Amino acid sequence: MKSGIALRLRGVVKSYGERPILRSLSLDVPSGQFVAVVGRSGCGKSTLLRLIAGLTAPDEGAIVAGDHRVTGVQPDVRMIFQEARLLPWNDVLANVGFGTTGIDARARDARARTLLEHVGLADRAAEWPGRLSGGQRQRVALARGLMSEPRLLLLDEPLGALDALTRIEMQQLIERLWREHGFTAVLVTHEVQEAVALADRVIILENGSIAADVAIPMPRPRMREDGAFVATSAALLGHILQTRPAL
Ligand SMILES: Nc1ncnc2c1ncn2[C@@H]1O[C@H](COP(=O)(O)OP(=O)(O)OP(=O)(O)O)[C@@H](O)[C@H]1O
Repeated sequence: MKSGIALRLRGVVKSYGERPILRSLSLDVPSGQFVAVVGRSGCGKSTLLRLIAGLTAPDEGAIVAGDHRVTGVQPDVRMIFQEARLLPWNDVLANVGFGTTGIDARARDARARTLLEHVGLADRAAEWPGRLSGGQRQRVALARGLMSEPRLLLLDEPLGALDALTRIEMQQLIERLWREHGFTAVLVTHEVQEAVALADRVIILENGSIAADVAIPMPRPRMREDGAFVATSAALLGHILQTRPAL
């Protein structure tokens, strides 16, 4: 198993036109840590992830993932989106293996099957994506995201479109994959309970700056009905409500 890589942001500035989105943001994420990013709509969460993924470039500052300065998309870093983005004309197995380079077809399919087992979909390898539920499609997206053995996984509200029960089951799956695969994780979520369930540490963004950086030292697995869980979630939500709305 490869281990996660550390992430370092220094003085990252990003604007769209005249509008500042991120303002001199600095952040250190140690190897293997699970970080959640929360904050009001429009505060810059997705922009932050896109910068880390190398999908867009900062105006100023530096982003370093492992030993490399991020200047574009790299195989060590993968991103999972709210929509699974599967190819409808490929079956599940081909979707998981899609875009994998550097290994022959047999090894690619074997790895894809292993990952489908990890996400509980081994028996759906020959299925068309259109016949899967939303939660199953996100499982396929997770398996595909793990094909290149990423050492940093970026999750942009991956469970936002799922019902509450599926969402909790998927959180448990993500936690297990994180433990077993050992990647560093940065999760953007609108749900404070999701952040508390999964993260070692929660960053609250306010208008493109870090308003709070909160350690979540609770033992795992975390139970939502525990007093500490409820109190931590309420405190985080209270903190977010105190932040200013995005400009
Ligand atoms: N490509 C773009 N061009 C112009 N403006 C953009 C672009 N992408 C994002 N923005 C703007 O940047 C701001 C931050 O957007 P971002 O998606 O990062 O916020 P967010 O915190 O993820 O929001 P939400 O929680 O609603 O998803 C918003 O005002 C948005 O309109």
